[in-house]
Amino acid sequence: TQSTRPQRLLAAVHKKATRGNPRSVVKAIDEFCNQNEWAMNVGNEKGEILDSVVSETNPGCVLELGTYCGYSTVRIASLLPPHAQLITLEFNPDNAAVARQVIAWAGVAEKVRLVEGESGEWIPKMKEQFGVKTFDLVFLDHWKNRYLLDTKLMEECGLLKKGSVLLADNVVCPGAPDYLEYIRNSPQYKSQFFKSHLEYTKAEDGLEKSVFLG
Ligand SMILES: O=C(NCCCOCn1ccc2cnccc21)c1cc(-c2ccc(F)cc2)cc(O)c1O
Ligand SMILES: [Mg+2]
Repeated sequence: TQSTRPQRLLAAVHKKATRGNPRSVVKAIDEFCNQNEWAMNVGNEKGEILDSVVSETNPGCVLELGTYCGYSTVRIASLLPPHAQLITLEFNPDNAAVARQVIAWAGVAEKVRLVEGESGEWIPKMKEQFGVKTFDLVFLDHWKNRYLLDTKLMEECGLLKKGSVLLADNVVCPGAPDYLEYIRNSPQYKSQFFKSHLEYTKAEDGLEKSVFLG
């Protein structure tokens, strides 16, 4: 039977990356996507911006919406302080299965909780199911038409506190216009746009970093 792109990406990780070395996993995926097949990982250019935001936030509790194959999960987890936790949500079970193996190969599994399901269902359960108080950092990388809905849902569920950071991928391509409109005009957020490019291409894209002011 025919393999899927995530399965071919995982094969490249097993072949080229060193078990327990997150940076080698990130490098292997970027090489695969540059040389073999495009895939919707955040990529290295936007990934370096992600790394700098994670490092400066020094988060104890992170939520990632949109695991895909675990590329950004591994980037984030490899920068977390000891005992910090990353909860990552993936809707597609086949992608989740690949992501679990990428995360394990990178050696960051003990920092990561991968949950299979939809943001609208799981965000309201974060406190009761996982003992989350608030998120210090949220990386939005799932359905672009759910960025705004889920941000409002996180506000309503009391999952954001003064200083919580939202970092949204793809605010130019594919774009999240309603999210940008809301977050840039809301007095409750201080936003900053990081211009970049769509992963593995020359197309314009960027990340929007927004600090919740409480
Ligand atoms: O679509 C994208 N990502 C989202 C995947 C589904 O996510 C579904 N999903 C994952 C958790 C989750 C939780 N709740 C609901 C849905 C949930 C996405 C797309 C592109 C892209 C850019 C140009 C193109 F020509 C084609 C594609 C680039 C990206 O960087 C992306 O991130
Ligand atoms: Mg993305």
